[in-house]
Amino acid sequence: MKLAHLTLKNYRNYAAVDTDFSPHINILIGENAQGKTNLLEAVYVLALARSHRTNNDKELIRFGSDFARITGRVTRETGSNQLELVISTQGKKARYNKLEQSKLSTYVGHFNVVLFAPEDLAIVKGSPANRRRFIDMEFGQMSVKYLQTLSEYRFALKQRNAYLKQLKYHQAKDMVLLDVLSDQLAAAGAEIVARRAALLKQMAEFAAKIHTDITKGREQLTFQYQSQVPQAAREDVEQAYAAMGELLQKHAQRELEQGTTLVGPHRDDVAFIVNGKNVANFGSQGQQRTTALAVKLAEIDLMKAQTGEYPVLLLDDVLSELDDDRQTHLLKAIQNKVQTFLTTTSLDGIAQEIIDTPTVFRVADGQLTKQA
Ligand SMILES: Nc1ncnc2c1ncn2[C@@H]1O[C@H](COP(=O)(O)OP(=O)(O)OP(=O)(O)O)[C@@H](O)[C@H]1O
Repeated sequence: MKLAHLTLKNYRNYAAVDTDFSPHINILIGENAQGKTNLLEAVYVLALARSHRTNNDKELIRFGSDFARITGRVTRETGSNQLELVISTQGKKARYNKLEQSKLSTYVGHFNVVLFAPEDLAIVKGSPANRRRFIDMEFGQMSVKYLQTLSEYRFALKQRNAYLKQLKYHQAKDMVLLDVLSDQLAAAGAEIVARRAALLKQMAEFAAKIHTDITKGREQLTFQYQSQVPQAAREDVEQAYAAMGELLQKHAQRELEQGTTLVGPHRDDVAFIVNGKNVANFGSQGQQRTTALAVKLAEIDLMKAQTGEYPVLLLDDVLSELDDDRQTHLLKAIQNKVQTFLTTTSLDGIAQEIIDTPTVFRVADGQLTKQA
């Protein structure tokens, strides 16, 4: 899958962009604060209909404008499609081949990207919420069903929490309604757990291989999916549903006392284990970086396995942070098959193999210029 063409209108510090891209490596070079990350972000937003940097879409609109528009032509083996996202003060509109999509879940997934930015270290080092967000963003791109179930789950959770609060403060008494809400939570929750278990297992296999390669066999990476649903019940939706039901019963009293839902995949986590130890707690900075890189590269393989096509890779200012070995590995992984966009302030310290063939764009003050 490739982004062949991009048009921007009033996106962040870009008044207008209209450009073709190379199907191989595109380097965006420029001083600080010129718009390199903004451009990668625009590509990410085109794919996922949300930014990785902010939850407030209005920030994406150029200062002084009332809307921002991103339009892209994406080529796949099956042909070429147009995606368009318009963000205004009223909200956002997503169009796929000019047809407006009433739900974002039918828009997301037509264009797959993997972004690797310095803040991705948080996937390894940060809180469980960071990892859940990462999992949901990535798996959501691969499956509309996952996204839909996630939104059902969130809705059920919100309703159930509100009702538990009413019960706690004696504003409600009807336990039958709680049972109905619990059942909805268990049904959606079981599907999420089963999907996460299956995809994490597959991703772990890819990541383990990549990690062994990068560390030349010195380190082994495994994933540990941490869910309240017992391991044996995770991969089968029916069993996970039964397990969710049992867990809800077991925690019923505490949930009523606390007025909140204590059971379910909104409390899941995944631990990355290197040579038997959780790398978040015991890994060196270098081991944490290698793990983050292996996880991100595994995502590329997982997307290919799930969707049949390689995603587009967005590397935001990460290359210069990688030593030669890790750069070489990255190169090997993307060579000729994955369209890549990378930002940098300088070509110094970037492996010669990357600089030899790329298409270079200079970014200065919200202007994108292709170098001859
Ligand atoms: N909504 C907006 N409208 C206009 N300009 C904006 C908007 N949001 C951000 N900017 C500007 O974009 C610039 C930052 O661009 P960006 O984050 O892409 O920098 P960069 O080139 O990646 O720099 P660095 O190398 O420091 O990461 C800042 O000057 C900021 O003021």
